[in-house]
Amino acid sequence: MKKQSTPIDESQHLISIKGLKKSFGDLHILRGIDLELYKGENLVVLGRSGTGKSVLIKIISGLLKPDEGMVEVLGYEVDKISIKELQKLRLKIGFSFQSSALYDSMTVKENLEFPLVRNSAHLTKKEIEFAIEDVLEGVGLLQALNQMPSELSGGQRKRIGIARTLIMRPEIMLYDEPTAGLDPITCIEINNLINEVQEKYNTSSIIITHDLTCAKSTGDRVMMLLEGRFAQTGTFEEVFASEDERIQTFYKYNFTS
Ligand SMILES: Nc1ncnc2c1ncn2[C@@H]1O[C@H](COP(=O)(O)OP(=O)(O)OP(=O)(O)O)[C@@H](O)[C@H]1O
Repeated sequence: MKKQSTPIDESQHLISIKGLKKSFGDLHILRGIDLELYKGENLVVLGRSGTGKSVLIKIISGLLKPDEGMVEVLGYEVDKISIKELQKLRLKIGFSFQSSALYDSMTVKENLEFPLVRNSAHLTKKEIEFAIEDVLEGVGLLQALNQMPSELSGGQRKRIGIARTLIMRPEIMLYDEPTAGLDPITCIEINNLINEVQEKYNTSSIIITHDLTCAKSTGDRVMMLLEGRFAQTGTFEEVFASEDERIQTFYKYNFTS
């Protein structure tokens, strides 16, 4: 079970979703989803491949429009605001993608400089340098400052990707399959990093994954997405104490395949 480190404030909702539905033609992917992200928590959305986890993240970030329901992020209904407001809102959200999305032709330092120079033009060169070193230290990779992404391991690239997101000091972090394609030891390191980020940067996060070890070690709360709806919500232990056969099967195959 995850060690509780930061206080979670259930009176503050950073994301609030009610009755969300999304279909693509005859494919009814999300069939009525309710979700609250509380201040300070790591919320894991668990589900098999193709259950609509990425669709959910895209709707939260305004990349896809819901068919029905309300999706409020930091007080804004994402499908009702202008593009300009949406762009401003996205600056408060950090995205950690499956691929680390680094620019291969830039050094680590240049990769980290890029979002700052583009979005925080008022910063001095010294302030930018300080921010870069601070965030690299935060992800334990200060020594990679002048390296190229191609010189880094998959786990290190993932860390730099997270650092590039953190440098904008987001209020919300969205992690899309943070441990996909990593070896078991690197997975543990990334899970620990997600918890360190929660503590150090005071972020509230949604982590979407089908990796039970990741869910168990990072989630303050876990929501199990099954056939377009949340079948169970609670701590990892509470969710898997369920007698729902679909949840038991998911558990069994995760740890025995
Ligand atoms: N823009 C789109 N147009 C049509 N179908 C889509 C679109 N986006 C997603 N889908 C479909 O929605 C379903 C859910 O996709 P999604 O990527 O959200 O799954 P997931 O749970 O994130 O799976 P994985 O773990 O494999 O990434 C899939 O069947 C996918 O083909």
